[in-house]
Amino acid sequence: MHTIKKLNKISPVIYDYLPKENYNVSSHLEDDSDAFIVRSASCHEMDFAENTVAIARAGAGTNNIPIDKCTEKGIVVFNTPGANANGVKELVIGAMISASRNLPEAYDWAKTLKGQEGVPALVEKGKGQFVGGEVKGKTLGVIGLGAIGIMVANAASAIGMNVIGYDPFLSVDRAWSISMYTHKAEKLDELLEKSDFITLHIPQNEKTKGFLSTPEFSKMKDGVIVLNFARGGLVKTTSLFDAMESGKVKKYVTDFPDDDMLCHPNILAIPHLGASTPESEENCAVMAAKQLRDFFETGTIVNSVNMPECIVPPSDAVRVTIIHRNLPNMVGQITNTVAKYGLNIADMANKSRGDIAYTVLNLDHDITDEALSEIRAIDGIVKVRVI
Ligand SMILES: NC(=O)C1=CN([C@@H]2O[C@H](COP(=O)(O)OP(=O)(O)OC[C@H]3O[C@@H](n4cnc5c(N)ncnc54)[C@H](O)[C@@H]3O)[C@@H](O)[C@H]2O)C=CC1
Ligand SMILES: O=C(O)CCC(=O)C(=O)O
Repeated sequence: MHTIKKLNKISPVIYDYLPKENYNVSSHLEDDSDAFIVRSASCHEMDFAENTVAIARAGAGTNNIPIDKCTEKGIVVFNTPGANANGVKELVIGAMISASRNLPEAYDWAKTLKGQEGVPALVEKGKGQFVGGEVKGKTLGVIGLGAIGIMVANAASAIGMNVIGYDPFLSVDRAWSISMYTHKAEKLDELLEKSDFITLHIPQNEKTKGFLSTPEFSKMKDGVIVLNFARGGLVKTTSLFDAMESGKVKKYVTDFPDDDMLCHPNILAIPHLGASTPESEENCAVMAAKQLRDFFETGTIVNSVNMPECIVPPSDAVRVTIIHRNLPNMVGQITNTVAKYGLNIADMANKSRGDIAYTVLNLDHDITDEALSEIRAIDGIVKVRVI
């Protein structure tokens, strides 16, 4: 029985993939669970137990997980790339049009007419104050052309916008899905200088914190609308407020408001709803649950943000999975130890990613605790598991 602690509310569809006979999945488990499934809850303060082998992030961003600490401890961190991208895309397009057409202000004003006589006439008389531009023919700058950025770029092209994309790390696979109408900016400045709307779709990490700050705002067009459905820390708040004060930024639309941003007349504060659709929640939950199940049952690793991809088919053999440092002669030491105990390796896989590597052995016979202890004692071995 594997224990999986839920750190957030997760779509119950996970139970279809993690059946009760083999998995105890609950939010009431202790912190020494074999794995965790999480959305936005912070794991940074957690001390992981020796038996914890995986964390599945049912979503894209992993800035709530201490990735380096997990790698050190041999904990595989998964995410669910693209599973909620459509949910975010739809909200970005909706919020962009909402901001351009002054819809939030208009809704609020319409409510003030409640109970007054002649509402239809009052509506016609007052509506002029909410006139807002169409997006067709305007330029949208998309920063980060990953799962979400590409969908936003393509949807914006489809409604007649000119789209400029910026992503120096764009993968070849992703590039195939970008509409031919998206102009690729070589330099961020080009996007900043030409865009009427700018939308952020990059991960938040040490390199991207404060990605938009005073130098970037100063290069933007006057009256630009900036959208942030990626993470709050990507935008330096003091620089943003200066840019709003000067009129450089007309509106800021954010899924990650902090206290200063609530009730600000030119900030559309959304309570992190980008992926809050039944469809996205279900897609993420299914993907996360499948990845955990495959990892527990076969040792397969796909969509990990800290470990190499390794797809190993199910097998009746005794399987030993080993996470270890990516150093010379690690595999040699492992196989010598196995041979010392008279065990034959029927099949094996070995993959690496940076400083870390993963070896999967299929053995013809059961492995003893003594042999496992000797493998664990090899310098550079991080985590050993028998399936
Ligand atoms: N508001 C919400 O509910 C949601 C927010 N997100 C946020 O959106 C982010 C992006 O999500 P996805 O598109 O699914 O991720 P993704 O990994 O598919 O795409 C991220 C893209 O950003 C690019 N990138 C990284 N650093 C960059 C830089 N310095 N300059 C330009 N491009 C850079 C990468 O090359 C990649 O193409 C997530 O990391 C997460 O923080 C994701 C899902 C839901
Ligand atoms: O689970 C959620 O609602 C958060 C989604 C998100 O921010 C992400 O996937 O990065």
